[in-house]
Amino acid sequence: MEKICVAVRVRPPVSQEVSNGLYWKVEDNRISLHKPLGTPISGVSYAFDHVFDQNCTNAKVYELLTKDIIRAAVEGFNGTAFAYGQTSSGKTFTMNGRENDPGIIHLAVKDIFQNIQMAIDREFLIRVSYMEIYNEEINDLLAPENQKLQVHESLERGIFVAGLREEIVNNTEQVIKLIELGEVNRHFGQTNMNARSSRSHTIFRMVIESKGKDTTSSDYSNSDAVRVSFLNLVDLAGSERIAKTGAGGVRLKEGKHINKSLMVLGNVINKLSDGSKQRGHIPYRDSKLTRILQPALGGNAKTSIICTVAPEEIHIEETKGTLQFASRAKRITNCVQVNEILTDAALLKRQKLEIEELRKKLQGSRAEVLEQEILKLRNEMLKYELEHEKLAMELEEERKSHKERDRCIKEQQMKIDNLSNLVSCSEQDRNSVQNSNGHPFSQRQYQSLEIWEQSLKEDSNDNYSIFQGDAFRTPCFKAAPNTFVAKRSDYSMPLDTSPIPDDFGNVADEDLWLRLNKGQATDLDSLQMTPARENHSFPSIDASPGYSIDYYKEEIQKLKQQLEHAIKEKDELERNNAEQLFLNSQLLQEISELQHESLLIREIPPRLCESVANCKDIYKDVLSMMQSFVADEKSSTAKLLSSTSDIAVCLFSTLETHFSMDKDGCSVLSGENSPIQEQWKVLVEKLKSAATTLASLQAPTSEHQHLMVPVHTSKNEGFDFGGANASWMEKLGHELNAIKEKYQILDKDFNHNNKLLESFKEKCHSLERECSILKEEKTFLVQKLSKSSQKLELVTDQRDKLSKDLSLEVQKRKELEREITRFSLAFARRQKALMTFHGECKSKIEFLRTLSPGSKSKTLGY
Ligand SMILES: Nc1ncnc2c1ncn2[C@@H]1O[C@H](COP(=O)(O)OP(=O)(O)OP(=O)(O)O)[C@@H](O)[C@H]1O
Repeated sequence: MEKICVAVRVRPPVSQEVSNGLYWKVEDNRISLHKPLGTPISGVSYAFDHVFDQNCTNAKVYELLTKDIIRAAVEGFNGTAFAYGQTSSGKTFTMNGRENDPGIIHLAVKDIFQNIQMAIDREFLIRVSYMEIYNEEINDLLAPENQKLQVHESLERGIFVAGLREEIVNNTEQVIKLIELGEVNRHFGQTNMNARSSRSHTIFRMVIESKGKDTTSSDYSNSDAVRVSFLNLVDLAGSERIAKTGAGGVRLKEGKHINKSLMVLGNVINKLSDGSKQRGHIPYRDSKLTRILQPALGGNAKTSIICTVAPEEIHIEETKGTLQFASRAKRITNCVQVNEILTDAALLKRQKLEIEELRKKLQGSRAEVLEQEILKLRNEMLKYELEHEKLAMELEEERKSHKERDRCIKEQQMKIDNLSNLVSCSEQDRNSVQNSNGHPFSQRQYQSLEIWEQSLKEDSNDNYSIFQGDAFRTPCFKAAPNTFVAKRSDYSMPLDTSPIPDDFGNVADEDLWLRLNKGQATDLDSLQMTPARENHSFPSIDASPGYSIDYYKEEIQKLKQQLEHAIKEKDELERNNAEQLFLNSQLLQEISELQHESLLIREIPPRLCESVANCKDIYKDVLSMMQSFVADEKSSTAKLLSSTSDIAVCLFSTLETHFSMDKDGCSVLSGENSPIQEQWKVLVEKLKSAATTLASLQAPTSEHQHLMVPVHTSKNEGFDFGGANASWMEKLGHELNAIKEKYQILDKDFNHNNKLLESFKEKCHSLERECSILKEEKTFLVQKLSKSSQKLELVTDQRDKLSKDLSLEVQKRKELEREITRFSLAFARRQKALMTFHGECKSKIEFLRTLSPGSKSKTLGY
């Protein structure tokens, strides 16, 4: 199995856009989104096999991403490279390149012919085709008259496009000319995003057939086999937002088809990235593109995807979409095998050689033949004796290892039980963790995991070691069975004299062994694609998936790392939590203080209301008294008093409303220059002038000569009285002074309240700020919590998977045991047959020895 290789390429910016300063940063094989001051935005960072920045050349992309695929294609492996991305992100630039920077297709073609020249022991036949999928119809780009071609599938050819022209080519130049011809017929169009936008998906295909040159070789197993590989180089049309491309009419129709087929491609990738177990039906048939690319997506092909992205801020959403597509594609695995076809000629040749060998045996003198036969039989006998001893030893060892395995399986069973307990506990704890502190594992679970890992380690050192030097390994190990099979196949050659019983052949049979060995298993997809072909694993890749102890160790290591990471996160969360609690307690304290203050403040307005009412009463008394001094109602003094009265009424009503509003909690805070204060000042001034006027009017003449008007003195800020009827005047003066004092008190209260309200307001603001900070922190913490619970789920899933794998492993072991039993039976039978054969040989030799040379042929009856 082999993962798809996925790379991302960022093209240089093409427009001077209006930006907020967000930008994509490329570091090694990672691409991440950053804020203007360089802070990375969390959750928008992706890693791939390669990430190419805007300065990267096509040659470098080819070297790192496609060169291996091309080499493998020449060796007989299917290969596919395709470019995926938003419109105008640089797909065509990457695949086709430009004059001074040739693209992947040109570089690949050149490389193929260079590789062919180096493979001197093989001869090649190369065929080239070039097609496009335009509005969900397949057109031949090398023969424009071939339109609306159909996709078919047959046992012989696998999935193929019927009626597509294939040109046989011998060199790079021929291919380049064909590509140029195809480019002329390709659909391009102008959009707002790209002056030359590809309106179709194009597939440039090379079929590489090769055969060994040495046809006289006696190794008739492979020399005549023909290798056929398909290389697809695909330039997809770009996904586009109709609003951005400004597409209408034909372009709109094209855009819809493009988006639809890319959506199907995305669905296929999604399904494939789910992993083989959950994957279910893969909707390859939903579009022509996915149907044609089927072998490249989860099938028999080495595949690489280059995802191109635009760096501009306006394309951030599209770029994120492409990166998510790439991330999913990274999870896909393909099963790559070389495609070989055993031709009729090769089979014929094999049979001819066998007949030739038999004929040779019949030729020559009979005596010589007999001598040779005796020698051969002796050698074989010795060989069988040796083999016999070795097998007896192996059987003994096998019995021992069998016992050992029994023990291991029991232990494994116990561990699986432990694991299931662990997983169910983890599930419970996770629920409780989500309610409390975000801890992904309890201490107990962690310890269980440690114990489990430790015991697996011990297993790997002790128990599993018996498999390592053992010829009967589990199907995960390949080396020994191959040598074993090779040894067996020697014996099966001279069929007429073979001592091996028929039913033993079932056990040592190569096919059966291959079936037992996962690494050599034939892939069903490839059977459909290449009938009557022998499939061999790609040599550089270990095809056995992880049921070995190393696999479990690796998995445990990963789990442990995740666990440590989760614990770190949990610690951090706990720290944050403690800080939050501290902040919370502080806040609570401040809030209670503020509540106390606000209670006090709330008491002020009613008190003020009362004061205002008192003042109003006093004022009314004073005014009526003043008015009583004025004889003429039309005099200026009377007018002054009445206007004063108006202002006072107005002032008192304003004050009443103001304080009653305060009382209701909807106060509008007054400043130094509030209208109330202004009115108050005016009133005071008017009262003073009225008093002065009255004094000046009353003092010399009036009917109220006995009255002395209070005079404002700068000394004591009060009023002075003199003259007759002093006691009454004194009383009046006292009252006026009392009013003045009350006014001053009120004024002070008023100012004090204003200050209190101001500070209250400030505190409110700071509380609001703190609240919003707390809210942000809370959201951040909630996000973190949900992330770590997701991780926990992942870890639990992985553990489930592991336990499933373990149970699979146990099943496999059981199967292996059954095989061993069968083998032991077969071995016993074989031993018996060997003994018989041994006896026969001995008697034959004895018999031959007793014969005199003259009577040999007669006695033997030849
Ligand atoms: N790596 C690069 N270096 C320089 N120029 C580039 C690069 N990638 C793309 N461009 C330029 O950007 C423009 C758009 O590129 P291109 O046509 O390859 O995009 P596309 O993804 O194929 O678009 P569409 O899907 O619409 O066909 C072209 O002018 C191309 O020359």
